[in-house]
Amino acid sequence: MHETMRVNLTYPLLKQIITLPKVCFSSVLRHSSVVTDRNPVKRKNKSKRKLPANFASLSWEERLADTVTPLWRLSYAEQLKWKQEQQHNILLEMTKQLAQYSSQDFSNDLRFPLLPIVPSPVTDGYRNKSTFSVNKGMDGNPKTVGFYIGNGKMGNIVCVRGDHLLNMPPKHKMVARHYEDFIRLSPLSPCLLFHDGGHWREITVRTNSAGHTMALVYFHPQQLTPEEISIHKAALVEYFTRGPGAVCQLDSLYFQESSMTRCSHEQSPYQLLYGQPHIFEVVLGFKFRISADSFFQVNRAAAEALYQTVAELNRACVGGTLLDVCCGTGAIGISLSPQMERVIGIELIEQAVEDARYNAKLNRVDKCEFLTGKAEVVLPNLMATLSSHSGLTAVVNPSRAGLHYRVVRALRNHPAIRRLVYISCKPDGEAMRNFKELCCGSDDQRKILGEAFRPTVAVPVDLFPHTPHCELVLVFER
Ligand SMILES: C[S@@+](CC[C@H](N)C(=O)[O-])C[C@H]1O[C@@H](n2cnc3c(N)ncnc32)[C@H](O)[C@@H]1O
Repeated sequence: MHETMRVNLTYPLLKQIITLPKVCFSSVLRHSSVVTDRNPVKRKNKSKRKLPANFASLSWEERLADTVTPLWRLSYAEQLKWKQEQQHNILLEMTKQLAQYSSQDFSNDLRFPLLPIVPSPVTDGYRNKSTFSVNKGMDGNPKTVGFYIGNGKMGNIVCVRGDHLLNMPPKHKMVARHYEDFIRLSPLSPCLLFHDGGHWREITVRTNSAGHTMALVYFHPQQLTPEEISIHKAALVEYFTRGPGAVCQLDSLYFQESSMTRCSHEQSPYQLLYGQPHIFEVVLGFKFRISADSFFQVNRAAAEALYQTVAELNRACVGGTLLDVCCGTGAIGISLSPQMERVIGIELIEQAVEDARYNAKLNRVDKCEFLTGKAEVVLPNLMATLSSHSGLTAVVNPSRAGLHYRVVRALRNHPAIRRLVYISCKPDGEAMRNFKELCCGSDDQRKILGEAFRPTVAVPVDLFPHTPHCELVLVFER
């Protein structure tokens, strides 16, 4: 199927992709409300979205591939070239913006090296986590499991199976197919739009390199009683243990009753219906426990390359204290721990912090501590307790929302931090605000008083082949 899709490419579109990357991809990416987010209704309906000229003539599978993995028509070498140029453009834009906000001399050219993009060791089927939606398929069947194109407000959602997507491993496809089969057999209706009722929602599939599989089924309880729900949970277990779904060999099956688009474990517990409570992964020789609610990089092999890159860039700070801000399961702090004297991780999600603490013990690392809470609340108090004279460095790896300015302020106002590594999967988004906060002149009103940072080196690392995304590792020093 992958080969067929590669061969079927329409040359003019390929040319567009190579010569007009920004225009082409922004339109391809914006036309749909798909894919990684959980809820169609929550997405904004941008009525002026532009569609690529030939979009309507493409098959649904091609439209989906163009939305989720828009670089799929390019060779991997071409993808890397394209991403390198994109990152260069983003950094040029950053440099321009910093020039407006800073008294430092930022010219219109990059004054620091942008190193060659680090490729992903694996390009196909690399995802270890996929979330599939339930919605109306191409044939109108409302119990179709895949990724949707269109949006709820416009009423033009079409859910397309993701079997042909190049970044999707076979096991994820298999579980999605069986979940579709299960909900089609179920008397309960699917929850397509939150206000329209229905029960069966997304399924998330997590796998690891040892071949273990965890599935998490999201379910809207609507008016059902706990007793009624338990009948459907039992049917789900039966299907995946003794029914046709047994072929998926799930190691864990979780169930979350969620009446909101996204609930944490604390808001609505992940109920283990059967199997192992956790999945484990090995990165750079360290073993990591990952709970249902915890973040883990979706491409294990490329995550190793990312953490190795960070370790290289952090070498100048060997021996001091490392702040791992937005630490998830502790992957960065623990993998960098051999070169540090002390590691302090901060993370919002409780399950992830429990994992991080467990992971430190599991790997016999006793110099790590992990704090639960919003970094903007935890870090300002923590900074006051850290000496101004000893070596202190920070690696920050926030989600797309970037860091709260109080986090940047706390880091910037601590004189011991001379070097900070910022990892961003969307450097042209909210992270750009943080770059300005790190590098701007003193701001009495916002109490940003510490010496300004400046970017000194950038390294893109490709964690997401076939998509336009990559991680940017950016070092700031002062
Ligand atoms: C991109 S992940 C990085 C995780 C980790 N560094 C890794 O490489 O696996 C971002 C993490 O930030 C956490 N997070 C989001 N907002 C936060 C906040 N305000 N304070 C602390 N952590 C936050 C998320 O729960 C998530 O685990």
